[in-house]
Amino acid sequence: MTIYEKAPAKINLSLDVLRKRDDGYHEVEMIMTMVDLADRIEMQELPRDTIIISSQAGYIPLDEKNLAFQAARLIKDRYEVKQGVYIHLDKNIPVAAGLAGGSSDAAATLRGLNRLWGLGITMDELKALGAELGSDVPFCVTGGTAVARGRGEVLEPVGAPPQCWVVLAKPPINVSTSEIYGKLNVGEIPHRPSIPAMLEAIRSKDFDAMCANLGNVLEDVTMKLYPEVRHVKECMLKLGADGVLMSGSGPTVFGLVAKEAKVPRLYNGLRGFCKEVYAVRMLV
Ligand SMILES: C[C@@](CO)(OP(=O)(O)O)[C@H](O)COP(=O)(O)OP(=O)(O)OC[C@H]1O[C@@H](n2ccc(N)nc2=O)[C@H](O)[C@@H]1O
Ligand SMILES: Nc1ncnc2c1ncn2[C@@H]1O[C@H](COP(=O)(O)OP(=O)(O)O)[C@@H](O)[C@H]1O
Repeated sequence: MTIYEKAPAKINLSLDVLRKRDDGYHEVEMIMTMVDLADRIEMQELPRDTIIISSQAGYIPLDEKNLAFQAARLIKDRYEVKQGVYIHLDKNIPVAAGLAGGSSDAAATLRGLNRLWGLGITMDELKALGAELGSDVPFCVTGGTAVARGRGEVLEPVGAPPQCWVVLAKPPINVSTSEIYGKLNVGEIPHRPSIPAMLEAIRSKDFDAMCANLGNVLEDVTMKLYPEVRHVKECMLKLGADGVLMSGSGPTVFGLVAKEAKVPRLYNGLRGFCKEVYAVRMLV
């Protein structure tokens, strides 16, 4: 049997870091939502006890470093599954971009293998398995829109944000999430986003208030290391985006746009110096 799962990208509408923990992770408070830019995962049952990964993308690991491989191995070990699986990753989400592409592939693999092997694992159990693979994986298991706390795995679902266009631009640089968290000085954060204000904007479907309350405390850290990210943000604002923010630890910057007529100018303007630009909708 062969099954398919969609693995969408996430963006962080708000990202606050409260403190560094003793286990090396940071306590966060974030609002995350999914956008309609997705990898497509094909999973095919194999009679042999093996996990095989392939992808059309030449730039991701295809061995045990791949998060989809790790998800398959985790579920096989934990539920003593003797069959194997062939997993093909049709990658569309840029890699190491702050869009959780790898995490979403892992989450889709957990959901898919639960179906393929009829394991009956509950959503809560799938999220707990996801937390063993990465901080963003539990959110990617459920999707939707949520406040994420703890190191990202404590989730509180919220309603969908006001619908709009999302233009994503990834400058051609690689950013390490642990380096960005490592360089953040939690005692000296000049401006923190208001999570309650963003939640109220979402609840009341107030697009202008959503744009006004976008905030990410990792943005300054990444921009200091990579000025190109600030440049992309400034370009998006000049080209008419209503609200602009870096997603996660970067380097992708997203612009929110209410009017469809404004999207081509933004898209074409950014394509001038960024190869990876996408105009998508929020997934609501
Ligand atoms: C910044 C965020 C925002 O959504 O996303 P990305 O930019 O990666 O998409 C996440 O917090 C990233 O989550 P994820 O990419 O799953 O991180 P993990 O694999 O769990 O951790 C990678 C490294 O980041 C640091 N880390 C991660 C999460 C967290 N709450 N505190 C941390 O300090 C740790 O150094 C850890 O070793
Ligand atoms: N299935 C996968 N897709 C993309 N990257 C993967 C995957 N599995 C492992 N990786 C590795 O995970 C790292 C982070 O990738 P990704 O999840 O795309 O970034 P981010 O956490 O910034 O959103 C990359 O260095 C990449 O090599």
